[in-house]
Amino acid sequence: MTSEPHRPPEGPSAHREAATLELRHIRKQYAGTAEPAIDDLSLEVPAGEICVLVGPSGCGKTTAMRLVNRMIEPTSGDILIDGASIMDRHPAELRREIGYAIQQIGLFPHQTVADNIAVVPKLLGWDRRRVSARVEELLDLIGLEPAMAARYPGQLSGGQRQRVGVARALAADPPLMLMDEPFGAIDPISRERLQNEFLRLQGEIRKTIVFVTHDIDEAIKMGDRIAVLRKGGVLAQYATPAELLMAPADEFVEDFVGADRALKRLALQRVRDIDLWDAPTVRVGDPGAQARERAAASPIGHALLVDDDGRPVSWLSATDLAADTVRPHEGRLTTVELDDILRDALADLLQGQVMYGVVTDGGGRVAGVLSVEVISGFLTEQGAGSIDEAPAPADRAAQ
Ligand SMILES: Nc1ncnc2c1ncn2[C@@H]1O[C@H](COP(=O)(O)OP(=O)(O)OP(=O)(O)O)[C@@H](O)[C@H]1O
Repeated sequence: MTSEPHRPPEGPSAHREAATLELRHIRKQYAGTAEPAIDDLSLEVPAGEICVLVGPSGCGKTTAMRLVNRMIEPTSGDILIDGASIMDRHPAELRREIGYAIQQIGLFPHQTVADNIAVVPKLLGWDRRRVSARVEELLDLIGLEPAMAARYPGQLSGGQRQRVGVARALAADPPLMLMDEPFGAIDPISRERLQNEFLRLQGEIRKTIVFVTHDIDEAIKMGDRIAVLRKGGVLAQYATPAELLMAPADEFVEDFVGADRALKRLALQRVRDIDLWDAPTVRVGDPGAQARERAAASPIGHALLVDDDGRPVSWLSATDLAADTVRPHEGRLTTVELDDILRDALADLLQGQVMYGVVTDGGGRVAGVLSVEVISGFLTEQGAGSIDEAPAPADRAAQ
């Protein structure tokens, strides 16, 4: 071993495995209060997953999270990381191994971005070269120019500061991250971008993450699993976003999830997940009679003209197909992609004021037809369906 006990085999980051987290019968009663903030909470978070704690104000989300890095101590119960009790750990040492990102990120205003990111690696005694390589790596990971390293927090936008906060939490490559409303103070547009970026990042780093929010839409988007808490830290439901939307455990969860849960389900599915209609494709030069037959047999009543590569060109009505052979034609089409999430695809159809969208694959070739009718049938079916058919918490980075 060298003088640097933490040096990984290669590269500046440690690439540690994600940790499992388990809360066992946690109770927390603050001094001088009549009721416990958390009465008896048990929860397991599998390694590499994002567990979102969500619930109304005062239900104990922040308390639950702060118990994990021993910023506060439980009245009773135990918390285990990778099967080992955190009560046996020195709190300061434990905290260095747990990334922590909060709403008011608390960057040090008189330190540069680089120094802010480097706080924990320096505490861990990394040498200068390794620290600066890690800072560079993280800036790249969070999408900030290397030149930003020399700036001060006051010279950054809110969204950039938030990214630096996330980078700082990730600096020592912790196996577990705690994020308390990390995007809470950001305007809705930047917030959505940060959420997407973070999901993409998580696709690469696969940390175990406890994420607190009071926003159910954010919970559905970010969570592999969602823990819905009610007052006293009572776990009303612990489930995947799809399960939560399809089968809320009780009225409290149903109310919390919201009346538009059918629409929210659309955010969990991609166009490729549902049964598309066959596209009645025809090409220039095809016999007119055959093309008219195809159009008549399709529920759309039109044929779809495609080019030699199978890319969509135009819808053709019976009138357009009146000739002996299919003629070149130009028209307006609304296309969606197989990888689009259903919510966005529906928005495209509504915006295009069309009932049908041509679905294309990655190469722009026709893969089928998506109709508003199919989407609404899908929603009804799903509403009546069992949660066994719930989709896996698929990669949501593209949302
Ligand atoms: N230091 C404290 N001393 C006494 N009571 C506290 C303390 N911190 C939190 N509480 C109480 O514990 C309960 C849970 O608070 P907590 O902050 O964990 O809830 P929360 O779900 O994170 O709320 P919010 O969404 O408003 O942040 C509340 O009733 C709160 O008033």
